[in-house]
Amino acid sequence: MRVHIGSDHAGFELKGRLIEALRGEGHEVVDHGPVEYDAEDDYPIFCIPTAAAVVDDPGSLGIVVGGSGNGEQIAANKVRGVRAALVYDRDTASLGRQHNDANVMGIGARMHTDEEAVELAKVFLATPFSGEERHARRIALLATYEAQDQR
Ligand SMILES: O=C(CO)[C@H](O)[C@H](O)COP(=O)(O)O
Repeated sequence: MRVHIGSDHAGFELKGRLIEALRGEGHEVVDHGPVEYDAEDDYPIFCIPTAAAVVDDPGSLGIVVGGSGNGEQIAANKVRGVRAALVYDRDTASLGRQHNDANVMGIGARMHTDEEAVELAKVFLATPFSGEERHARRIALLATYEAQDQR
């Protein structure tokens, strides 16, 4: 699977670890930056293009990494067509895919060991959307709102 990944400074080191681990699993990982550590950088600069790349690349998934993952998830969700889930344990990783068909996961590098974060990313990437009608119906309602909202 192709995986788009981006971070800010707080997620920079974990981003590198995720890229290495996921490439080792056979995923094609596209790094949307940052390319070097800058303690003053801003997560929207990297997380919005990461999320947009997922929308432009059907079938791919995305990972945005920060300190908590909150701002990174918020940034990703500003992109039309993105459903970004904040992943903080195995259940939120799997349910984000099964129930929400999340196409991006946010994760906080300050919340987990690297090993935990890699495991959560693997769960997210390996879990399919259930396709159940009630979940598809709710996602369609979100898409309808997103298409109509002019604010
Ligand atoms: O998690 C984040 C956003 O939700 C950021 O990574 C975090 O706010 C960065 O903090 P600082 O600039 O103090 O290193």
